[in-house]
Amino acid sequence: MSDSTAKILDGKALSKHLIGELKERVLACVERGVTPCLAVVLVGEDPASKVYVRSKERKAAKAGIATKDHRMSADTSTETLLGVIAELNADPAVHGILVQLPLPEGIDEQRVLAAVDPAKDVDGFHPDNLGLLMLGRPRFVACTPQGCMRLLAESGVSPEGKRALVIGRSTIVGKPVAQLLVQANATVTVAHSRTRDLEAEVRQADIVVAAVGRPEMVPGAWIKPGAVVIDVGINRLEPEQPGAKGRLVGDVHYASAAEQAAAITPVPGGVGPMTIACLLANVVEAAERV
Ligand SMILES: Nc1nc(=O)c2c([nH]1)NC[C@@H]1CN(c3ccc(C(=O)N[C@@H](CCC(=O)O)C(=O)O)cc3)C=[N+]21
Ligand SMILES: [Mg+2]
Repeated sequence: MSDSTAKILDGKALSKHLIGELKERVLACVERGVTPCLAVVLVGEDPASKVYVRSKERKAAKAGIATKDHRMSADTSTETLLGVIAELNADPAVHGILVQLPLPEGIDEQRVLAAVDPAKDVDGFHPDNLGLLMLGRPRFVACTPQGCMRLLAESGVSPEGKRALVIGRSTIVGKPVAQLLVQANATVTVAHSRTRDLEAEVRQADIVVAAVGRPEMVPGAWIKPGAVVIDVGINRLEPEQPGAKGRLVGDVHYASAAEQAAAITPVPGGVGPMTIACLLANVVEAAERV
């Protein structure tokens, strides 16, 4: 029962719409003398991180959100980084703080994330914010999980009573998105590298959220007809010609999955842009609370 009529969940279009909607809220803040401002801390030279940071700054500008860059060398110590975060915590002009992950080897990531003022933690990675999510009283919810839920809502399929499979158990995507799905009354399974029979899990799932970071690891043939597929993976394949740019693919084989699914997110243009839109929404929310 495959008819290749999957609805494409267009994260690029939806994110543009959401960012457009933020403009009014930003203006209302500005009228009160508060310009929403996101501080971005980028340590080291990870090329993917640089691309992401640039894209986020462009979109922030579109919404009227100010950004403040802190680039630091890869050999920065945990103590130095903690000092910068203390300054940003104390700066009343800064409403949101994003510490770009991954941090270079040798920096104590947990200590750094816990040092961010929870009221400025627009990534939702602080233990307080993760705890509030677990309690069902979320304050800042991590941006990629939020983006996944918005795209799922776009599918028109209610999670209530459905079998949802989350592939991946990271703190920044897998665990929080599983929690959001539970709170939306789905029956949730979390699969990971030690899962014995992933295919059997995928075949049962009405909703698949793939967040492992392995190119096209889920073949379309595994997808249950009529399922909703949310693909978080953004994997760059090796370029076919030297010097060329490799193609971006998700964790799911898109073309074959689109033949089974009722709705699917593309890569690029799916979850990625939504992550940025949700980040900016969190910054505006933080500024509105001032
Ligand atoms: N503290 C922190 N918070 C993050 O949210 C965070 C992070 N660290 N570290 C890195 C990951 C990755 N991430 C992306 C967001 C958008 C796109 C995105 O918009 N991607 C485009 C394609 C971009 C391209 O062409 O390379 C798309 O999917 O259409 C990608 C990746 C946020 N992350
Ligand atoms: Mg179909």
